[in-house]
Amino acid sequence: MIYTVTFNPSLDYVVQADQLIPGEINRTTSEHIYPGGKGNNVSVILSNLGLKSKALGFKAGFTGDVLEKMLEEFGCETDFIPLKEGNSRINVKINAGTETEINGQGPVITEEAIQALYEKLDKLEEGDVLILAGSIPNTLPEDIYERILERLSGKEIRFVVDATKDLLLKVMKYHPFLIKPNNHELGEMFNVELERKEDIIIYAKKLQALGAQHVLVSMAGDGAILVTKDGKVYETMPPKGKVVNSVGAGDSMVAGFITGYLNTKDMEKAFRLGVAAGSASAFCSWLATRDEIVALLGEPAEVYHI
Ligand SMILES: Nc1ncnc2c1ncn2[C@@H]1O[C@H](COP(=O)(O)OP(=O)(O)OP(=O)(O)O)[C@@H](O)[C@H]1O
Ligand SMILES: O=P(O)(O)OC[C@@]1(O)O[C@H](CO)[C@@H](O)[C@@H]1O
Repeated sequence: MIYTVTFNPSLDYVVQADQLIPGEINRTTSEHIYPGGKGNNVSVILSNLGLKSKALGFKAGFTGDVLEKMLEEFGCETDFIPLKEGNSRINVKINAGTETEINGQGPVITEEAIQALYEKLDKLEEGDVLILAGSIPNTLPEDIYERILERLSGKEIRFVVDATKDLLLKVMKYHPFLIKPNNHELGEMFNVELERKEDIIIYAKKLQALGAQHVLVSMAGDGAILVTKDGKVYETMPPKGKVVNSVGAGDSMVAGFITGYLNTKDMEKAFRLGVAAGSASAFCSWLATRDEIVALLGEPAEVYHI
């Protein structure tokens, strides 16, 4: 089974507007509400590509109920822990020529709720895939991902971690199967600016030296680079298209990669499906459908068993 964990899920309020002027009343041209949070987005794309997963995490208040219901309508199984106080956050995404995001703080996660999550995670078995993605509210310790991996490290579970800075650095010693920083996040971890592909490969390898198995570095419109455990490097530019809303492109890439890997066990195919899924989501108003992803593959869907 594939499990995703989102500590701080959201409802994403995605609006299009002709312009955004600070300090003025701005009017939208369209608006939509979607279930959000990085792990949840991964679950949605996995479902679109035909893989079952269970979305874990915390939900609170009426927004939590709505996001859970919406995820289920999108075909995702959920098993969220209800928090007694607060509301799951509403993150605002404004597409007005440029993309502006306002992400909420989210509810306080109690020690009791964390223990409840641990109990669910303790049931994972050999062969399962655990995808930890997204930020954690600042009321939680920065080593929470590390604690989870430490707890599960004796089992043959594939860990996928999409997080930033310390959250990510601290899990390297548990040999995550896949990590997916973007080039800015990779640079931040080492206090450098990374734009050149040669440098990105050098720093991806540094993360491998710290313990990561496969490192997938996304570079938005400049494509992606994969450095595999056995030292192979794949790089590609993304397919061409018009960006509508790139929120969730990285999560789609993770889901596409994992689907490609689990279906074919071929790293290059996993990489290609990851890039197609990321770009397909960037080119549509929310997360891409299977058909939108297949349209960018340039190969028959059967090659990827999707
Ligand atoms: N402007 C774009 N044009 C084409 N493809 C894109 C664009 N932006 C993103 N993508 C695709 O999605 C992948 C992931 O994008 P990106 O690097 O922005 O991830 P990210 O920073 O993790 O995004 P997010 O946190 O918003 O999900 C890219 O490698 C690329 O394949
Ligand atoms: O605040 P975080 O956890 O870093 O990011 C949350 C978020 O921006 O990430 C997803 C896109 O990747 C959105 O669905 C969601 O609103």
